[in-house]
Amino acid sequence: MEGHPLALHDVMFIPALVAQASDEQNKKWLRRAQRREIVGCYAQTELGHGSNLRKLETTATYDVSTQEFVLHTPQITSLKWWPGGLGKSSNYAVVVANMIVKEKHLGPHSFLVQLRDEITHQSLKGITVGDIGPKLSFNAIDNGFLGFDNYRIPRTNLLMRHSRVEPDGTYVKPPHAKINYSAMVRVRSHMATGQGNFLAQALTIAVRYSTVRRQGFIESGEQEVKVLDYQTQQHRLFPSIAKAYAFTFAGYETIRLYEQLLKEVDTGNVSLMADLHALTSGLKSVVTHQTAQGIEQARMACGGHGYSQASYISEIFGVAVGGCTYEGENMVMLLQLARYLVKSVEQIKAGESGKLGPLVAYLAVKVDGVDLEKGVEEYMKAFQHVSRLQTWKASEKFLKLLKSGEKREVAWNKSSVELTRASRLHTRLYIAETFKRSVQEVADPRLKEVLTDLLHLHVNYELLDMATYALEDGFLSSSQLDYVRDQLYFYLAKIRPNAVSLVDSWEFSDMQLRSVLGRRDGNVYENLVAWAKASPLNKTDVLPSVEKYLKPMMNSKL
Ligand SMILES: CCCCC/C=C\C/C=C\C/C=C\C/C=C\C/C=C\CC/C=C/C(=O)SCCNC(=O)CCNC(=O)[C@H](O)C(C)(C)COP(=O)(O)OP(=O)(O)OC[C@H]1O[C@@H](n2cnc3c(N)ncnc32)[C@H](O)[C@@H]1OP(=O)(O)O
Ligand SMILES: Cc1cc2nc3c(=O)[nH]c(=O)nc-3n(C[C@H](O)[C@H](O)[C@H](O)COP(=O)(O)OP(=O)(O)OC[C@H]3O[C@@H](n4cnc5c(N)ncnc54)[C@H](O)[C@@H]3O)c2cc1C
Repeated sequence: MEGHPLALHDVMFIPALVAQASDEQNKKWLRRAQRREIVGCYAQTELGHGSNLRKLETTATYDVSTQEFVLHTPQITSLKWWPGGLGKSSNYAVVVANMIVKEKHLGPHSFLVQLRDEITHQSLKGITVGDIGPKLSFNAIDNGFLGFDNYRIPRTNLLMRHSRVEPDGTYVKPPHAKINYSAMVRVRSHMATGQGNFLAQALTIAVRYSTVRRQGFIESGEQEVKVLDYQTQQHRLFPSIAKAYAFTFAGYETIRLYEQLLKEVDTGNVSLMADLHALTSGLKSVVTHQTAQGIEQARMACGGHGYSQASYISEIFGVAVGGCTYEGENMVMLLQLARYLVKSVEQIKAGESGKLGPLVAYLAVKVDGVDLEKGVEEYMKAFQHVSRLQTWKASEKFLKLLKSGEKREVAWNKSSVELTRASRLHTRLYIAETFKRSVQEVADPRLKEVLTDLLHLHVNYELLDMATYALEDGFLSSSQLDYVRDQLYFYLAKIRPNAVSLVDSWEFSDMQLRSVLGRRDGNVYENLVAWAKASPLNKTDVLPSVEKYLKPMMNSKL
C-alpha cells in the first residue's frame, strides 16, 4: 500500500516512451525499459511550479554545433521536485523541459535523460539528485529532486514521435499542441478504477467489521445489534459501495477511450484529445475527492478501532488522498473541464449545437420536469437539468463579466467557484450515466438485480445531495424530494442483506487488506489483542524511560 519504488517506471516512464518516443527510438529504449535493464521515472513538476506547466523553468537549449541539448536548472525553484522513483531508484528519467531552439522558446517537451551510471548507479556529473523526505504516505516511494548543471544529451534524446528537431535546428511541430501531455492523460484515465479500488478496500474493512461489532439496541431484546443494522451506519457506507462500483465502470470507459485515442493519434487524428482531456480532468477530480470522503467515513464507521492502525484504513486514506493532488491539482483540473463546458455554451449561443460532442449535447436541450416514479431515466434527466442549469449560470456569469470589460483571466477567476461547481455536476452526471449503461449490460439476472439496487441507491443519494440546485428554479418540488428520501431509505434496507457479499465480491485477500478489523474470518477481538501485544512498547514490562525520566520526576519533592 505504501507504494513501490518502481511503480512510476510502469505507470509513467514506459507509457511516456510508448506514446512519445518514435519507433526508432523505442527500438533502443523500450525493450531495455520493459526488461528493467534501465529504471525510469517521469520528472516534470518543479519546486516552484507543478500546475502551470508553461512556467516550468528547466530548459533544454539546442546546441546546433554539437547537435546536443543542454539541460539546465537555473535557480532553486527550477529543481525537479516530487517525481516518484526519482530520488534513489531510477537511473533514467523522462524529463519535461522548456525547449529552446535558435533562441525560440517552444514550450514543454519530453527528453530521455540518463541520471546515473548503469553499472555503479552513481549520479552522473552535472546531475544533482536525491529524495525529498517523508510524506503523508507513499513512503516506500522515493519521490525525488533533480538539478542539471548545463548537462548535455544527444539531440536524438528528444522524444520524437510527434515533434522533431532536425540536426540543423529546424523544428517540426506536433499535430496537437498538448500531445506531450499524454502521459498525464493516461494516468488520469486509469485513476477512476484505481481510486474505486482504494474505496473498495476501505469499505470491505468497514462493512465486515460492522457485522462483527455489536453495540446497543434497535428494539429491546436479548442481544445487542450488529452496528451495520443501524440506518445511519448503512447511510455512511452503502452509498460509497455504489460509488466504488460506479467509479470502476466509469474508469473502464475512460481507459477504453484512452486506448482509442492512442491509436487515432498514430494515424494523425487528434480530434478525441480535447474531449478526453476534459472528461478525465473532471473525473479524476470528482472521483479522488469522493473516494477520500468515503474512506474517511469508513474509518469513522469503525468507531475507536477505526482510528487504530490495526484498521489499516488510515494507510489507505493516505495513499488515496494523494490522488487529489497528483496528476493535476483537483481545482485546476475542474477548471480545465470548465473551459470545455463554457466553450460548449458559447457554441450553443452561436447556433452551433449540432457541433457539440455527445457528452455535452444535453446542454442544448431543455427539460421542463421529470416524473421520478417512472425510474432511472427520469433521474438522468434531473441530473442533466442541474448540470445544465449550473453550467449556463456559471458561463453567463463569466461571459457577462467579459462583456463588462473585465480581462478574460480576471473574469475567469471571479467566476471560478461557480465554474468548478458546474464541472462537478457535469462529471457526476457522467458517472451516473456510465453506471446505468454498465448495469444494463449485465447478463446474469441475479447480479443485475443487486447492481440495479445499488444504481437506485446511487441516483437517489446523488440527487438528494444536489437538491439545492434542483430546488433553486423549482425544477423539483419538496414532495418530489420526499419521494427521493423515501427511496433512499428503502434501498439502504434492501441492500443490507447483500452488503457483505457486495464487498466480498471484490475478493481482496487478508494479505492485501492488512486489516485486523477487516479479516475474512471475522475473528477481530482476539486478533486485536494479539496485535496490541505485538506493539514494540510491550516488549518489556518496564520501559527504560521509567528510570530515566519518570522516577526522577515522581521522586522529586517539588
Ligand atoms: C496500468 C496503469 C496504471 C495507472 C495507474 C494510475 C493511477 C492509479 C490510481 C492509483 C495508483 C495506485 C498505486 C499508486 C502508484 C503510483 C502512483 C500513481 C501515480 C502518481 C504519479 C503522479 C505523477 C504526476 O503527478 S506527473 C505531474 C502531473 N502534473 C500535472 O498534472 C500538471 C497539471 N497541469 C496541466 O496539466 C497543465 O498545466 C494545464 C492545467 C492543463 C494547463 O496547461 P497549459 O499548457 O497551460 O494549457 P492552457 O493554456 O491552460 O490550455 C490551452 C488549451 O489546451 C488544452 N489542454 C491542456 N491540456 C491538455 C491535454 N492534456 N490534452 C488536450 N488538451 C489540453 C486546454 O484545455 C486548452 O484548450 P482550449 O484553449 O480549447 O480551452
Ligand atoms: C504523491 C505525489 C506523487 C507525485 N508524483 C509526481 C511524479 O511522479 N512526477 C511529477 O512530475 N510530479 C509528481 N507529483 C507532483 C504533482 O503532480 C503536483 O504536486 C500537482 O500537479 C500539483 O501541483 P503543485 O504542487 O504545483 O500545486 P499548486 O499549483 O501550487 O497548488 C496549490 C494551490 O493553488 C491552487 N492553484 C494553482 N493554480 C491554480 C489556478 N490556475 N487556478 C486556481 N487555483 C490554482 C491549487 O488549486 C491549490 O489549491 C506528485 C505529487 C504527489 C503529491
